[in-house]
Amino acid sequence: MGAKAIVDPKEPAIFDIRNLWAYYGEKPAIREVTVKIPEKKVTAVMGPSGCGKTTFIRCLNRLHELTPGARVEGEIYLKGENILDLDPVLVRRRVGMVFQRPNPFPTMTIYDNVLAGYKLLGIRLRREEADRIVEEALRKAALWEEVKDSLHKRGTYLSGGQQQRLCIARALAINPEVLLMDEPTSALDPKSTAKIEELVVELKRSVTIVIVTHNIAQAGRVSDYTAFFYLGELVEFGPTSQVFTVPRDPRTEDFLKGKFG
Ligand SMILES: Nc1ncnc2c1ncn2[C@@H]1O[C@H](COP(=O)(O)OP(=O)(O)OP(=O)(O)O)[C@@H](O)[C@H]1O
Repeated sequence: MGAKAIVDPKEPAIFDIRNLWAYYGEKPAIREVTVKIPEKKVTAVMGPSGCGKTTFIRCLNRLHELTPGARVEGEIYLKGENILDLDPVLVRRRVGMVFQRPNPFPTMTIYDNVLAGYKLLGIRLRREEADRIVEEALRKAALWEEVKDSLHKRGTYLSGGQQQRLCIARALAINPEVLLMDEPTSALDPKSTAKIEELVVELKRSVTIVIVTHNIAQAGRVSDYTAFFYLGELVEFGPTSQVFTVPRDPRTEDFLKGKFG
């Protein structure tokens, strides 16, 4: 194993990850990852298919361990607290997630979808407070103007791109510190993709974003930092401008040139 090209961010780190290993049964999918993720920045997670991108971000909100036979070793400090020692439900409240395919709850209205996190946590809200949270979250997700007159229609009545923004609103409604996004535009058309990309850049004022993407151009457009994985190892981490123009690891360079397909 050669020296890894890991550059510490100059900004304060929200996650300080040390010697992280993630397994499916006996097979490691993430190997000895040590990295700091900067706060209120967008970090893109890239690498060839099957290199562990999804597994890595699922470790950051304790979803990985929900897969039967899966386990995690190492330390993942979120603002100084090792999340592996915390209640997973509280971790997921602080670290929200948006998935590849928009997955609003099909039987719920737009309004109730936004508040679903509170329902799951058993938190009851007064009507005015609920209204305020719904409006704020939909505004943050750049969806308010499009849905303010149809809040009591089902979430599935929206277009794919709108449904994905609804899922972002649902994740933001509980005020997470970090938003994990797993290829959030892979199921969307170019116009909806552009909207989500704009939103990602806007959101980093208030939340740290870690986004898995296959799309090199997208990572270039939205991210401040890039983490490049190869066969479960983090082989390079640094400012996107540097990783894209002068990659330090030949495997990153090959990937950026399209050699891995
Ligand atoms: N539920 C599972 N059980 C067993 N192995 C798994 C499981 N999920 C993923 N893996 C394996 O772990 C490795 C990493 O997978 P992961 O999905 O994290 O990669 P990825 O980089 O996100 O891939 P892709 O770009 O194709 O989505 C792969 O070898 C994959 O086959």
